[in-house]
Amino acid sequence: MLRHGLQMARGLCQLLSDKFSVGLHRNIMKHLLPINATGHAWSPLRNIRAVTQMAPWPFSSSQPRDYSLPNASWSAEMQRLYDQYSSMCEVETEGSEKKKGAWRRLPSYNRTLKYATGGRCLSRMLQAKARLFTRNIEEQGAGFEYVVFINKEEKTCVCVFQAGHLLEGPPGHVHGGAIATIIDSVTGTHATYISGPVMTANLTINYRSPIPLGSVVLVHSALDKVEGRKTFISCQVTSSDGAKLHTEATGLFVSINVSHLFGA
Ligand SMILES: CCCCCCCCCCCC(=O)SCCNC(=O)CCNC(=O)[C@H](O)C(C)(C)COP(=O)(O)OP(=O)(O)OC[C@H]1O[C@@H](n2cnc3c(N)ncnc32)[C@H](O)[C@@H]1OP(=O)(O)O
Repeated sequence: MLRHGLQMARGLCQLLSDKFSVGLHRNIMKHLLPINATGHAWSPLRNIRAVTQMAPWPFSSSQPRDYSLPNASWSAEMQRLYDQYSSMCEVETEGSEKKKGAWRRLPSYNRTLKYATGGRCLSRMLQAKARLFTRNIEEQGAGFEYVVFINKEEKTCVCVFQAGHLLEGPPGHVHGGAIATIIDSVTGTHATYISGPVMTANLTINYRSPIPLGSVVLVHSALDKVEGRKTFISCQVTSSDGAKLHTEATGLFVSINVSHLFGA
């Protein structure tokens, strides 16, 4: 019991204090530790905080499956768009010197926590069967096939999304809830990139034209403004050539302390 408690505390510390591999959480500690009336950071984890500063949090070398990489289910159009955005991404060159590129592909796992150093034990103890909603269909191509790219200079985001046959709503077309899901995921990821840990407070969606099942669409996400804890994002889902507007949305994301996720 005590051993499990210590393991959990250590895993939690690493989770809360270090960076995601996608580099989203430079500011995580400031979000994590609320300041009380006396001006001191409050945290039940305060006493073990020093330990966490020793431990970097790269993903483990056990080669977790990155769901945003191409697979056999991808259509030629999906692959073409993946190649197009990948060609504009930063790349590691020889001597690990980075060639500058404005875009960055974000990896995507079905349970990020499981693949973080120190997170394996924690992932067993916290809702062990939990999986990311968009990444829990095993059959390739049946559900959400998508890859997210961030433009670090323009602070925009693009997702290439191929909707599989299990996402049907109206016959032959994508379910509105599935469209909302991909929009929430992309804009939520975008807001996290901008502001650190957030939760969706409001998502307003206008469905303009149906999305055929199996087609490839682009989800464009743009930062409107940041006001204190509030990050406002707008989003458009278009055909892959950009000619047809399928869906428009706006989202409000509120910054949270990670303790919010634990009921604090
Ligand atoms: C690596 C990454 C991979 C990530 C890959 C995965 C990405 C998936 C992303 C999925 C994201 C989700 O679906 S998240 C799940 C769905 N969302 C939720 O379950 C959230 C449930 N709601 C909440 O927990 C809470 O209401 C919060 C956290 C949103 C806000 O609560 P709070 O922290 O107490 O803040 P509160 O004081 O109420 O509000 C702060 C400010 O926001 C405003 N505000 C709050 N809610 C609203 C609202 N609905 N509409 C307008 N304004 C609002 C308030 O007026 C206030 O403005 P002012 O007075 O300061 O001006």
